[in-house]
Amino acid sequence: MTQFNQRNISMMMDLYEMTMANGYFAGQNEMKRVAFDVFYRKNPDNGGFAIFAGLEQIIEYVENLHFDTDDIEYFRSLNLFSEAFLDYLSNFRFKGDIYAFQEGTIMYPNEPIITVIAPLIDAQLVETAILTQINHQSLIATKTRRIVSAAGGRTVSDFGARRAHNVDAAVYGARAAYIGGASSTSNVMAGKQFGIPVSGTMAHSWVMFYKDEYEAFRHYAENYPDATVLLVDTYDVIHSGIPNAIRVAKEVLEPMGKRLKGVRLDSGDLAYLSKKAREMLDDAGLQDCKIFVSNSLDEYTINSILNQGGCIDSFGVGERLITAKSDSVFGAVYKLAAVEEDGIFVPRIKMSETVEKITNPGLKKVYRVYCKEGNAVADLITRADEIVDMDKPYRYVDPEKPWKNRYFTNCTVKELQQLVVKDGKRVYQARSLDEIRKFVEQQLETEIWQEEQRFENPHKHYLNMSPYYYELKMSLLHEAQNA
Ligand SMILES: Nc1ncnc2c1ncn2[C@@H]1O[C@H](COP(=O)(O)OP(=O)(O)OP(=O)(O)O)[C@@H](O)[C@H]1O
Ligand SMILES: O=P(O)(O)OC[C@H]1O[C@H](OP(=O)(O)OP(=O)(O)O)[C@H](O)[C@@H]1O
Ligand SMILES: O=C(O)c1cccnc1
Repeated sequence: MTQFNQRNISMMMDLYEMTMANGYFAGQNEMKRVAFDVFYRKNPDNGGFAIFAGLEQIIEYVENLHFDTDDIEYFRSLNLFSEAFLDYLSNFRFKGDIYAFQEGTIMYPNEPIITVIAPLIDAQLVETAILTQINHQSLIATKTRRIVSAAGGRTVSDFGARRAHNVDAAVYGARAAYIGGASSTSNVMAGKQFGIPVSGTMAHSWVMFYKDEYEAFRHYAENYPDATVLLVDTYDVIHSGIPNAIRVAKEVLEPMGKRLKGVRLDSGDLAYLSKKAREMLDDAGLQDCKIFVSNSLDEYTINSILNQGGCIDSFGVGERLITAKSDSVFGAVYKLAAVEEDGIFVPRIKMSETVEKITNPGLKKVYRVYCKEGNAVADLITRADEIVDMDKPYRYVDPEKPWKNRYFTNCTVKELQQLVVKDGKRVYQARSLDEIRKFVEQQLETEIWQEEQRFENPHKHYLNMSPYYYELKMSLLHEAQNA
């Protein structure tokens, strides 16, 4: 049995990782340790937060990272690399350490969500594969959360497989959608691979295959009397689809002692049609028959349809979820933060004309700061060797208003990164997808301000700095300016 995740993706990198690695090897720098941070700059859709997803695939990838004979042959054919380097690559395994947020953590721009501390070549080679996983799954998890939150407690099923940007996007997208709060997926490959609940109704082809709609519905109900959800919009929802569904409920299911589970609407004005359908079903004594809707939905259309009084129990969401259509680039980056010199990690900073693009240098720690009611009031970056003592008022710097004298009082902190890979091996107990999904839910319900969760102008989560860390960043900025 071939599992979806058992492909070797070690070659998933950009050529420049390899040319740099070959150059580092030639300069005998390959064993020098460095630290790279992964962070992103902007929440999708101008939202107030994002969801960290894809960690499990990164751990699988680095543990398996190696180059087969045919990979080496291919590299040789490019005429770019020395034989000594190719020989080194043939025995290569990732030897570094990785620190990361727990999968499912609510995260914010500019904080290091993953830090790779590894020999230079190891750290450089993993850049692209790490970013691909994080950018994709975090994007889809975050988008799904927005859709789920617009659905206001009604279930959302991922219907995206057919519109995804190919197979990986469909399967890992389904995983991310489940983390983000989708209740199920229609994608059975993702169901099998990750244990995600699968669900589905029927296609228009089923209804069109039979000579009339009633016959199509009847055959379906006879085959699936416990799970009959009928697609009622092939011909005319009000005059044909719903009346035929009611007939099947009465003539086929009720004699079997069964109830009609649901109807699905997939076109037209979904608010109007769902209200009409609800009335007709209720009048026929089918109050328990659920109304499913689909058709190019997203958080905005769902919001609007519900505001119009749409009577809907469940949403099937495909293309706009699986492609994160409204804002389809997550934009996480991988930046060098420090280089080890004589046993000490010396910070590096990347300058930019745009303030947001100036990196946060050095080895550091990130904390989430909680007030006594349990809400996450801010995140805090410190140097790695600092101790954060919240037993007394803790002075911090808001980098956007550094002149203000600010303190956290009566707060607690949780360190956000933990060691997940040590010397190339997993040291982190994999969490089940259900645990990750519940973790997302729990943070949003109990820790993250509602003000950060609204769609319009959400509150911006503070990313503060310890005075000691702020001082380090400023001194590096001054040095870089005078260089
Ligand atoms: N009441 C509503 N308010 C806001 N948006 C809606 C409402 N009803 C449907 N929509 C959305 O409007 C869009 C309508 O899509 P489209 O133009 O394809 O119409 P259609 O009725 O589905 O036509 P077709 O039969 O060709 O599929 C979809 O994105 C759908 O989710
Ligand atoms: O619109 P989305 O959010 O992507 O949701 C998935 C769509 O896929 C199906 O349509 P399709 O026309 O592919 O097949 P069908 O004949 O089963 O309707 C389904 O009916 C939805 O409209
Ligand atoms: O099960 C469904 O209704 C379904 C699945 C995929 C795409 N559209 C609809």
